[in-house]
Amino acid sequence: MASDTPRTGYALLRDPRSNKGSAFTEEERRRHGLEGLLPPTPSSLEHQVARIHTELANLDVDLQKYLLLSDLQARNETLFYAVLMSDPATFMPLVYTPTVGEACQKFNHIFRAARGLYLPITAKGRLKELMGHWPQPDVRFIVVTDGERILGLGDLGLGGMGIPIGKLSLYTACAGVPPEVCLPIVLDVGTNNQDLLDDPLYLGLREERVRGDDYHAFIAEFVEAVQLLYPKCCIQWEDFANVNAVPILAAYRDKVCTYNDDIQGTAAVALAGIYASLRITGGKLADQRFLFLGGGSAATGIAELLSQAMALEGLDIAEARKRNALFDINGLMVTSRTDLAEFQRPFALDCDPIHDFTEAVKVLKPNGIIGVSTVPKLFNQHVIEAMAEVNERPIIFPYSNPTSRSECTAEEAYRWSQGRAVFASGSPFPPVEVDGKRFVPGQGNNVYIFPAMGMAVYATEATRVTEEMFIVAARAVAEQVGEDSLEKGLIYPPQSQILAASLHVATKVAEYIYDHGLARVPRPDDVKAQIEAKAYKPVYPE
Ligand SMILES: NC(=O)C1=CN([C@@H]2O[C@H](COP(=O)(O)OP(=O)(O)OC[C@H]3O[C@@H](n4cnc5c(N)ncnc54)[C@H](OP(=O)(O)O)[C@@H]3O)[C@@H](O)[C@H]2O)C=CC1
Ligand SMILES: CC(=O)C(=O)O
Ligand SMILES: [Mg+2]
Repeated sequence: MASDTPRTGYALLRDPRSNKGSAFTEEERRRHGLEGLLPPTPSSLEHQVARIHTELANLDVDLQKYLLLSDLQARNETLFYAVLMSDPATFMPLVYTPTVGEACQKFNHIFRAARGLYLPITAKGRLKELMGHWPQPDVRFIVVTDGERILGLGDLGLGGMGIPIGKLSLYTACAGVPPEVCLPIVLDVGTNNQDLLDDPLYLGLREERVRGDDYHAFIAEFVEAVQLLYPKCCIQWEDFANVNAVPILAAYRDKVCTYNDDIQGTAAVALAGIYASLRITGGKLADQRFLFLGGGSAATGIAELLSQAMALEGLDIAEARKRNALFDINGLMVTSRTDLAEFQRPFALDCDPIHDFTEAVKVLKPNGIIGVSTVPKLFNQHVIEAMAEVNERPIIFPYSNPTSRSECTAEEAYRWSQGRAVFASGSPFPPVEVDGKRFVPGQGNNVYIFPAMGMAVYATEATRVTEEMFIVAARAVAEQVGEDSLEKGLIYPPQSQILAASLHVATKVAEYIYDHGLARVPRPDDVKAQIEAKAYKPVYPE
C-alpha cells in the first residue's frame, strides 16, 4: 500500500499512489533516479489507458480482466482510476457485480497483493493496535464485511474482502471520493462454509462463526477503535447476514457516522427506481402496492423506506407498511406466522396465509414486485404473466446479485409481459429486443447511492447518516432520468454518466446535511462547486 513518504528511484515505481510507470517524463526520470529503470520513450496517460484497453480486449474471461485491473490498482492507482473512469459502463461489471462475486468465491486461490485490513477475532483486545498498522492517518470511509452474506452467494468467509475493495473503488470512480481516505476491512469471525474450511488454500480462520456476545463485543471494539483512530470516519456495513446487520445498524446509527448499504443504500436505489417508474406507469407513490420476494435486510430496508416515502405523501405509516408485503421461503408474511423476526413484523398482513408467489400476486395485485431473495428464476413465466394481467405496466425489479442469482433476466421480463414490464435488475443486462422494440434495462443497484452518499459525507464531514438523506438521494437520482431514457425503458441515469449523476446526488445530500446541522465544516456559498472541487481526478500530479 502507498505511504505518504516521498519515494525516489526503484521504490517510486513500487508505490502505487505515486507511480506513473512509463508516463514519467524525461525530467522526472532524471530528478527521481529513474533513468534506465523504464523503457526510454515516455507515454502519456492517454496512451497508457489505451494500452490497458487493448490488453483487456485480448482477454476472454472476465475474472482474468478483474485480475488485470486488480494488479493495475496495486501498481499504478492513477492509471487504474483513469481506466475505470474512461468507460464506467464497461468496467463496473468487472470490478463490481457480477465479476466481483466470482472473485470472492475464488479469493483464496487468486490472492495477490494485500489491500486493506484483515482483522481476525483472535486479535480481540488488540484491534486498535492492528488498525494502527494502516499507513494513512486520515481515513474517512471504511467499508467493512464479515463475509457472511456476500451478494447472493452466501458465506464466503474472508473471501468477502473482494466486496469492500470493489465498493471503495467505486466510491472513487463513480463519485470522486479520494482513494487515500478509503479503507476496506474484513472482520474474520470464522466461517460456516464447509468447502472453505476443507480447502487447504483457505486464508481465513478455520473455525465456526462466532455468535452472540463475543461477536457483538468484537464489533463494539471495532467501532470504538475507528472512533479513536479516525474521528471523521464513516463506517459502511456491507454484506452481513441479517441476524447481525439489523442489530448492528440499530446499535450504532444514532451514535456514530454509519450506515448499512444493503439496508439503506438499496432502499434508496429502489425508491429512486420507483419514482422514475411512476412517470411511466402513472399514479402517486402512496397509492402503489409492492410485493417483495425475500424478507431479509434488503427487502425490509426497501419496504421501510418506501413506507416512509408514502407517509410523506400523507399515508399513515402503519398503513403504508401494509402496502409493502413480504414473501419468503415460508410464504406471505402474515400476522398469524410465528417465525417472523421483529424487523419483519411491521410488514405482516392480517390475511390468510399464501404459499405460492403467483397466487400472492393474483390476490394482492401489486403494482411492482421486487426480488431480493438470492434465488434465481423465481420470477418465472407464471409470475410475470400474473403481473402483466393485473397491471398495464408491471414494475419488475429482480434485484438479487450477482447475475446468476437474478430472479429473472431482462429478456424474460420483457418477453413474458409482451414488452410492458418496467424493468431494472441488481446486476447489468444488455439491451433486449422484443417484438421489434429495443429496451435498455437499468441497473437497480446501490451503486447509484453509496458513492454519492460517501462524497456528500466526505465534503461536509457529516456527523451522522440519517434516513432522510436516503430519501433526498433517491429523489436526486430519479430527477436525472430523462424522457429519452424512459422511452427506452431505462429508469436510472445511464452508467456512462455515473460520475456526473453521483456528483448531482452528492450535492443534494450535502445541501441537506448543511441545512440540518449535520456538517462539521461551514456551508460554502456554492455546494455544487465545493463537491466538484473536492472530487478526485485521475491525473498525474506534476
Ligand atoms: N441490487 C442491489 O443494490 C442489492 C441487491 N441485494 C441482493 O439482494 C439479495 C438479498 O440480500 P439480503 O436481503 O441482504 O439477504 P438476506 O439473507 O437478508 O435476505 C434474503 C431473503 O430471501 C429469503 N429467501 C431465501 N430463499 C427464498 C425463497 N426460495 N423464496 C423466497 N424467499 C427466500 C430469505 O429467507 P430466510 O432468511 O428464511 O432464508 C431472506 O428473507 C442478495 O442477492 C443481494 O445480492 C442486496 C443489496 C443491494
Ligand atoms: C449490491 C449489493 O450491495 C449486494 O448485492 O449486496
Ligand atoms: Mg451488499
